[in-house]
Amino acid sequence: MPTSDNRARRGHGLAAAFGYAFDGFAAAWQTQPNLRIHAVVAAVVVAAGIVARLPLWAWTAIAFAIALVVTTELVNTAIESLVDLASPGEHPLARRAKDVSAAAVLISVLGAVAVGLLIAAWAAARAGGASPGMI
Ligand SMILES: Nc1ncnc2c1ncn2[C@@H]1O[C@H](COP(=O)(O)OP(=O)(O)OP(=O)(O)O)[C@@H](O)[C@H]1O
Repeated sequence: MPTSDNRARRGHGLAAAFGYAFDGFAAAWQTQPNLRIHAVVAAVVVAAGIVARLPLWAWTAIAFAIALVVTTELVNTAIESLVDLASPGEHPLARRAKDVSAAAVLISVLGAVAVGLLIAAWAAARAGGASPGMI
């Protein structure tokens, strides 16, 4: 590894592992506009949830949805980097790796949208006075 690499400065251990993870997140944040878009959407959803006074179960689903989208975006970023390193030229397997990785992000986003819509429908029904048995 290059001597300028952070690993040479931090060494091993829990604190070092957190440092490397933070470096990875910072790199993804700087290079991936989609990650920043996910963060803005997540902030809007959290703000709306606070205003709507969502119950604990809804926050649990939202937390998992946000974590899943961010995680798939980070893994997608890592796979893109590895593919670019291993296959700088065009290759069908490189294309497949990137496309499958992008599909994982898409599926997680669709799942998060579904969670958001279901919670919004539940909140609307609650505001409309629906009985507990209906929702
Ligand atoms: N080495 C390659 N060989 C074949 N096809 C590739 C290769 N690199 C990229 N592609 C194709 O081009 C598409 C876009 O590639 P790119 O590297 O820009 O990914 P991206 O998902 O747009 O990345 P980013 O999220 O950083 O914008 C890929 O999904 C894939 O279909």
